[in-house]
Amino acid sequence: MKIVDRIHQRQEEGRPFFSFEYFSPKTAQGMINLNDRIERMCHLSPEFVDITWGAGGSRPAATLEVVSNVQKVLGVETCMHLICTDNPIKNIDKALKEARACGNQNILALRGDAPSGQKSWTPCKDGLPSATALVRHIRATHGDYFGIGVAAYPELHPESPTLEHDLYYLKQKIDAGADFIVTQLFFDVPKFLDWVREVRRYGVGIEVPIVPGLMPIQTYAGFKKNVVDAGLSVPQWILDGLEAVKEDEVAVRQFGVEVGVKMVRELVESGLVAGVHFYTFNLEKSTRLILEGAGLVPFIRKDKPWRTHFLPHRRRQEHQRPIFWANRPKSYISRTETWHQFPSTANQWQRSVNKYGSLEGYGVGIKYPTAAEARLHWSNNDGRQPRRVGDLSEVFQRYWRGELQTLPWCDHPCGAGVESGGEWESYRDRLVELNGVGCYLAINAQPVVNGVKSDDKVLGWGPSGGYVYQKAFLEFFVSPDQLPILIDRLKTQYPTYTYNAINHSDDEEEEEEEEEEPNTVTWGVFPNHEIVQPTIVERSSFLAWKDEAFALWDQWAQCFEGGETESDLTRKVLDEVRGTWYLMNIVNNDYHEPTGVFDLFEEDFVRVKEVREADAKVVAVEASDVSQVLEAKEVTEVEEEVEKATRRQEEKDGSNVFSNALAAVVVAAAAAAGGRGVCQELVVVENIAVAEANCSA
Ligand SMILES: Cc1cc2nc3c(=O)[nH]c(=O)nc-3n(C[C@H](O)[C@H](O)[C@H](O)COP(=O)(O)OP(=O)(O)OC[C@H]3O[C@@H](n4cnc5c(N)ncnc54)[C@H](O)[C@@H]3O)c2cc1C
Repeated sequence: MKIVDRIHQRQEEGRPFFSFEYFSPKTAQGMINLNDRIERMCHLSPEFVDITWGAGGSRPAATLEVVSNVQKVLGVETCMHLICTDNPIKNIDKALKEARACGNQNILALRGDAPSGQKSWTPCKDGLPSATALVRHIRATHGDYFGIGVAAYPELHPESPTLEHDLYYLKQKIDAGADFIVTQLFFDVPKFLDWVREVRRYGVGIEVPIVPGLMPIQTYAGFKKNVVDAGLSVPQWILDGLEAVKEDEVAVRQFGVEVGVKMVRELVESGLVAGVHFYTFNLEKSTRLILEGAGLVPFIRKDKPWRTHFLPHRRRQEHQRPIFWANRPKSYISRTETWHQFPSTANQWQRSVNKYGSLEGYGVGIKYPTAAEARLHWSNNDGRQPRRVGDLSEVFQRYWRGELQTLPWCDHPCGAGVESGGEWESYRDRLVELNGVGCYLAINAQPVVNGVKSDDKVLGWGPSGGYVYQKAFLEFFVSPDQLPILIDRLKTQYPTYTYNAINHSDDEEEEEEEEEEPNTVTWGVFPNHEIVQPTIVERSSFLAWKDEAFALWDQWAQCFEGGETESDLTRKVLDEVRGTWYLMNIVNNDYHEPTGVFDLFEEDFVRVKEVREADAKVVAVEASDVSQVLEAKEVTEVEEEVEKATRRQEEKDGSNVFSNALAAVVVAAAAAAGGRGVCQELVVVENIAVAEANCSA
């Protein structure tokens, strides 16, 4: 949709709009961070998002990538900046074509600054001479398809000798076909409002919407460079306020928020503008606080439990999605990009399954662009790479605890896409516990919801006045030893649960009665509407998802180059899970049960607790006795100490937890260190007999 139409809509509703500008990142990691940030900020419901075009033609691909992600995956309207500097017409045409292909319908047409190293601006070979020429070119080549914005300068463009000169060329841009104006940043609101009145009075008048650009003050140095040194007018109260707190970064930001809130209020109350545009400088907090402070963040109803995507247009007819990609929406959109019809019946789903896009490309892409970044991210608390299943449990626990932003199967922080705060908090603890058992690794979960009002700010979605529901769902990898135990439990004790389980080589553990129909796991009942069923568990889609889910283990393993022992160990454990574990999903169809699916694992939780208590006993033994062993200078002395410690332990509680196996490891450690062993770490696993000793000789 064109931005100008959106602005008019908001004006008719009497609701001020707001929008955000981001600059395109230079590195792949920067891209990931920015996309995450934009996604978070899009929950505030901006009217549109601008992406700058790097001067000097640098990394136009980055601009297009952000545009594509925001437009296609987040479903938020974008405005792509396009400049003439160092940008021959053929590149401009290519960029317009690509922007159009990813659904973008708005361009901010700019001349750009002089190429670096040059004092004055000159067009490049086969390029365009001004923003006006660019607007004309876009209209000539794409007709009315694009909404076009242009820049304006409330305190004059630095090259303009007079206001008259500036307004003359601004009017030319509008006459060439631009339909809205975005202004350079400013801090003097009365001066800005005078300028708006001048623009409206100019010639036969410039009627298009004017969008004021605001820059939240983040740091004193940044303010000085971008505002004071640039010669912009700043009211004295802002200069005084900043001077008083300039040594204190936090106080500067707080003051910046106060300034922003006051400016937004004055602008909105003036009635001369319909909303505000934030130069976010890719930062999040201040913009959010200003919007909240000014009372501009609206409660936007969600259309579906998942984010609706507007483009391509046929996606508007998408009413149902399998839950499996809930944490990898980008992959789902990419793998269904060519679908002309979105299924909503069992038959349609079964037919569509063959059409899931191949796993090439994003389908199996893990989020981290380089192996080193992936390794750094998916590590244990102390930065160690996983070398055994217990380490993997720790990585997964870190994710569900909220300490890791992603997992290969989850593009977002846990609970982020769900927008359901409280609901998630209670679920999160149980998920951490589940991943701590050692034979389950969870990748997707949905708590139970039994009839919450569709107007609920956290859980609600769909039309007003209805009720929404969801069944508890859990998806995880499970070890081959544990699977039969779990299935036995499901069959004998949990009649309301349904499940699917399959391993890498397609050996399925099927339910007695195979499900044909998709199982609806979220639904809503609304006045004057049919029941809406937007999220399903569906077997044929599960089979398509399963290939992706197992391939992601491969992708993770590929981050570890061969040759190094440490890397080999990590690859080995990742390969082992991929090759032998099962991918399983479970739905508890009784949506009245507040515990969701976790009753099924209660026995496991109890067992883990018992083991931990026994471990704690062993640890107590270590604390009191092992230290004496480690003090020993000679191997014989070590042996004596071990024996003494064992006897003391037996006398104390009759146990032999200070077992021979453990003693042997301690002795070996001391011996390896030439009789003066320093045991740095002694970890007792699963109660007895397995111990690791790190020795330094
Ligand atoms: C909202 C906004 C977003 C921006 N985003 C980017 C970005 O993404 N990337 C980037 O590199 N830069 C960006 N810029 C900076 C912008 O490119 C520079 O300010 C540039 O110097 C002017 O661009 P313009 O589109 O306003 O140019 P123009 O409208 O072409 O005007 C430039 C100057 O030339 C004068 N002029 C125009 N036509 C003529 C003519 N025929 N004869 C004589 N004088 C003329 C104008 O009065 C003005 O002084 C942005 C600026 C703003 C305000």
